[in-house]
Amino acid sequence: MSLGGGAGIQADLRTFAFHCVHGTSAITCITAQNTLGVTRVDAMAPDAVVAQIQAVVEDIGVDAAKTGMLLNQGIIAAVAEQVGLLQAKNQMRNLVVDPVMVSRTGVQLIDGDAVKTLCHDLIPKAALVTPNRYEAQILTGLEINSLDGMKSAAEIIYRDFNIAVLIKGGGMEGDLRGIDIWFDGEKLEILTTKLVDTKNTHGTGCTLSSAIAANLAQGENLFTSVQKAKNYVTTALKYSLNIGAGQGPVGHFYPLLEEAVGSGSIKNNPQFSMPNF
Ligand SMILES: Nc1ncnc2c1ncn2[C@@H]1O[C@H](COP(=O)(O)OP(=O)(O)O)[C@@H](O)[C@H]1O
Ligand SMILES: Cc1ncc(COP(=O)(O)O)c(N)n1
Repeated sequence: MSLGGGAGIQADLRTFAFHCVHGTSAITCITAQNTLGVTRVDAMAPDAVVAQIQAVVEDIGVDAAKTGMLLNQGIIAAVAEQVGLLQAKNQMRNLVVDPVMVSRTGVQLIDGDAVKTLCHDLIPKAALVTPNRYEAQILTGLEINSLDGMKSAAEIIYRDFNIAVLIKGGGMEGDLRGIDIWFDGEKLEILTTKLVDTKNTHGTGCTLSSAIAANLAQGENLFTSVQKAKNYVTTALKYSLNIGAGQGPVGHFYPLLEEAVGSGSIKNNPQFSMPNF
């Protein structure tokens, strides 16, 4: 959970709402965070995380799920155990693991033991894993500086975990920034997009993985879910918010912003990027 509102569960819930699915959450930690970075993290006890998952599953049910910042080995192990138990009862389908391990600036957020548990216990239970450049480097041991490097990483991750993988290129340089690689053991696809030239990219990874989960919940297949989610995050980036002194968040509800500005009910505020106005 991120209290600046741009990433984590707050971005996830906005994304779910935009896609007209009912989002629920299990909070693993509270970050003191803004557009400049994270200044403090307070972890939940693993059994408190498990209780949240059980409360949702036992009453409401889950059509698709995503994980984000799981923070430490105890929480990752507890979540992985729950996922295993629920999958055995067919109560947890369509799991997307966004393996939040490294910030966009390359700073590692979780320790080595936590990475091991994530790899060993959780990622293999997912339908899809969505590492960014630096997370893909940790998962493969490769240094990724090129399209070929991204492709090799996707193939290694598929081989090691036997699940589909999407390597996100927001952290790549030059022409590769914003290009993602999909591999599911059969099809290797380069998902291109027109680079959105903005510094306001806070929450792109969270937004992408929750949009994929939302599409899966609505019955789309995995690859179509990824394609649609990629289009969504690209447009949300075009309407990102220039707030705070660092990287502002993406504009999750861009059609509402367009409508409100178009109808004159709000002024075209310079804090909104408004590509069509
Ligand atoms: N400036 C950009 N222009 C277009 N797409 C971008 C840009 N920055 C990030 N993306 C896209 O946002 C999604 C999230 O990727 P990324 O930012 O690498 O993840 P993370 O937030 O986990 O580091 C990917 O689809 C990536 O290609
Ligand atoms: C609580 C939390 N979870 C995840 C992220 C990653 O954010 P991004 O989507 O920008 O990679 C974050 N900054 N904070």
